[in-house]
Amino acid sequence: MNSIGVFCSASSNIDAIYIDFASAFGQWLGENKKTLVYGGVARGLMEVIAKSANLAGAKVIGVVPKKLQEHASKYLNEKLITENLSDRKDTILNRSDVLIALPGGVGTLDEVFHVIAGKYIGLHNKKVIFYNINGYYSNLLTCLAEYKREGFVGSNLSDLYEIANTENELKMLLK
Ligand SMILES: Nc1ncnc2c1ncn2[C@@H]1O[C@H](COP(=O)(O)O)[C@@H](O)[C@H]1O
Repeated sequence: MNSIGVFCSASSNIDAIYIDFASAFGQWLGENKKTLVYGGVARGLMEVIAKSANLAGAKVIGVVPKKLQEHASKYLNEKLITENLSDRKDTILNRSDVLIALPGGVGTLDEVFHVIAGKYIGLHNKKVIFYNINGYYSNLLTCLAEYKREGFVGSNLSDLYEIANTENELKMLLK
């Protein structure tokens, strides 16, 4: 898996633990000559991971809606301009071998559920990973297990997404 699609927070007003993990992951992407595919805007965790990945030698592809072009990161090796947020999600999906959700808010949730919903109906079969840094996604994952128990999710959850609770678990899933 060489092209790693990442969804993550546009906020900087977050605990340092999230910044440290995102930075370490970006560095690992660079050291392992991976390609990062992500939202491309110089904000929050997105900029943290793009900077560390770029400086460590990764190729960084930013997928930027045309309305946000002026906010594009300076750490991009390639910039793909999309019409809007919807085709941005499909572009990130199409250009990635695997999709990872780092901690984020409604934008990240929209993106990761877009790719999970696509997998649910068989539009793609790419690996989707929640990177559960600091247990950030634990409550959400508990909710999803409840929805499955109640019969609202037809597939096994493990067929839809995987969970990495540590950096090592994430690296194992990316092998
Ligand atoms: N202001 C934004 N600029 C670029 N990309 C954004 C922005 N807001 C959301 N996004 C996309 O959604 C997530 C981050 O959203 P959060 O609500 O902070 O989780 C990120 O992956 C962007 O692709």
